[in-house]
Amino acid sequence: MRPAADADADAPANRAAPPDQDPATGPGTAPGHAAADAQPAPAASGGCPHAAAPLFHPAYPQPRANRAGGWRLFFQARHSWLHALFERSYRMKMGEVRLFGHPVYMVNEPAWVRHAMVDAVARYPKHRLLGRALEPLLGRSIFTTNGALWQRQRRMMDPAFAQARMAVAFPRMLQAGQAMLARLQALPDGAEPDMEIEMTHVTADIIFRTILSAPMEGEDARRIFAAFAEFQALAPRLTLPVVYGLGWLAPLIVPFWQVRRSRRAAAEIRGLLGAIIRPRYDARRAADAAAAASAGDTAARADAAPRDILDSLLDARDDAGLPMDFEELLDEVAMLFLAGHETSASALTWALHLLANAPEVQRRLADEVDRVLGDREPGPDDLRELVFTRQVFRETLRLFPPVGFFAREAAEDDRMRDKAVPRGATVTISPWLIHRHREWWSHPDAFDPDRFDTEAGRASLRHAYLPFGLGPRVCIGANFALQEATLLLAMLARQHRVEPVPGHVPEPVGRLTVRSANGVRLRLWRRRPPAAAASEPAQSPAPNPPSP
Ligand code: HEM
Repeated sequence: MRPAADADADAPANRAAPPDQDPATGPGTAPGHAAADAQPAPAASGGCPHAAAPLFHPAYPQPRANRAGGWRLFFQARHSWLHALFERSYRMKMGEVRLFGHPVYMVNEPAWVRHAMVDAVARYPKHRLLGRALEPLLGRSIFTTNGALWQRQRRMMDPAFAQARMAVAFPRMLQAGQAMLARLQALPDGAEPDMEIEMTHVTADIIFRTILSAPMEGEDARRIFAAFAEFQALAPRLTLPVVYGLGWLAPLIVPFWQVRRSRRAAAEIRGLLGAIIRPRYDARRAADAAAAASAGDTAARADAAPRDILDSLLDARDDAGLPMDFEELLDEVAMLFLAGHETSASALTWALHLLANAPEVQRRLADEVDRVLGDREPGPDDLRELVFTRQVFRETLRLFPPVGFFAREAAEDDRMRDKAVPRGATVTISPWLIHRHREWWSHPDAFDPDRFDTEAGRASLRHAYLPFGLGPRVCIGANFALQEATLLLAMLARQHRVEPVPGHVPEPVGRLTVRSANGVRLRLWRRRPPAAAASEPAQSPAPNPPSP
């Protein structure tokens, strides 16, 4: 269940906690936020060679001392599910609350996480309400379906993300990275752009180029982006009833005019994407029909290797030899657009925030990039050499896992730990909490990419780290995301240095992914003269898309 490119990046949460973990490191005391100031690494960090340097502790919402009551919790979670967490959430092994009478469980203990996501996965399908909330945009795509339909979809989509396909994706990622550098180079030295917007733009551009072989430019792309931002802004409210497991809450949370706006945005995205993929769908099916008529076998169609992900999806056949119909294809393309850029944009933005506030880590990353790349453009083989860069990203995914919680629904009665879990209960598993759990991790709130060099850090990585999920539903794009992030971080570090903007402290909020309520503005300095920068000036930089 691991992405092959980075075998231990999504190591299963399958072991009991090592007994020698640090005692709890309490969250900080800044009003409204956990500690944002640098603190020394705890002595028990397992002999980390760089432990002498002070570690950065990024701010995050101060957990409440006690759990709020149903309605209060509900209003907090409406703003951000991160803001509804309380102190014990970071220490407990399993929590149980009744929200308006409905049982909701929060599973934090690795062995039971594995139970729900791997060993007894059929007992914990994805929550029905998640599918319902996202259906206007994603239809019945792989992200939300269960059972035989999901199995069919997964079998048909896996080949598009196989290792060999990553080599095809690489040059497109590089082009999008060059276009990003061209946009950044156009800014004056010392500018303070919102990197959330920049990272959203470049990751959406990568998805466009790798799925559709087209850059994220032009009027259609701009409209897709704007409609997506609208859908995204309303999505947390649409998906909140999932946390509560109660469909009847939806009308209380989302007024009908917001539902309408969100449906309109979803319809616009699907209309625009549909118009882009329709000609290729029709052409391929016509070619299939011609091949079948001449050879009597569609599989015998002599065709070039797929040039992009859409080609792979058009090639895909289920066990009965049937291809996706147009609606199915559109569902999956819309889903890949959402899952494929929103998550990566979130992670890359937080990586830059962490680097800006940990100058020594940033210097070491830049040194590694200079040593490996020199003045060359990166190639696919270079990524393997960028070991520290990958560790920085891995640690970013620990502190800021873009998908902060998973929602499942008990399909039958079960027991977990000492609790009876009745059929129909909501079961949530939160990488955010597990990655910052006081018992599973040493100095859990600190940014410490070197932690993975220690025995304790590696043990925690193996049993309490799941940014890409776990088991059969593990992220299909994990390799894609790791390749993309390593490449973009290297390209950025080669050209630029980032610094925090004084007085600006990003405020993490739990929405569709973990984002910042007030953006992530960073001061950007050039490390090289502009002439040595991007080598893809042929395409004029597109205007920045709106922030999601
Ligand atoms: C840093 C980036 C990413 C992170 C952290 C991430 C995280 C995740 C997680 C946690 C899941 C499982 C959710 C659950 O079990 O409820 C998931 C599923 C999925 N992800 Fe990603 N993802 C990332 C990037 C991508 C990319 C780039 C793509 C595609 C281009 C992608 C496509 C998918 C798909 C299709 C699924 C559903 C798989 C299934 O249910 O069989 N993701 N992702």
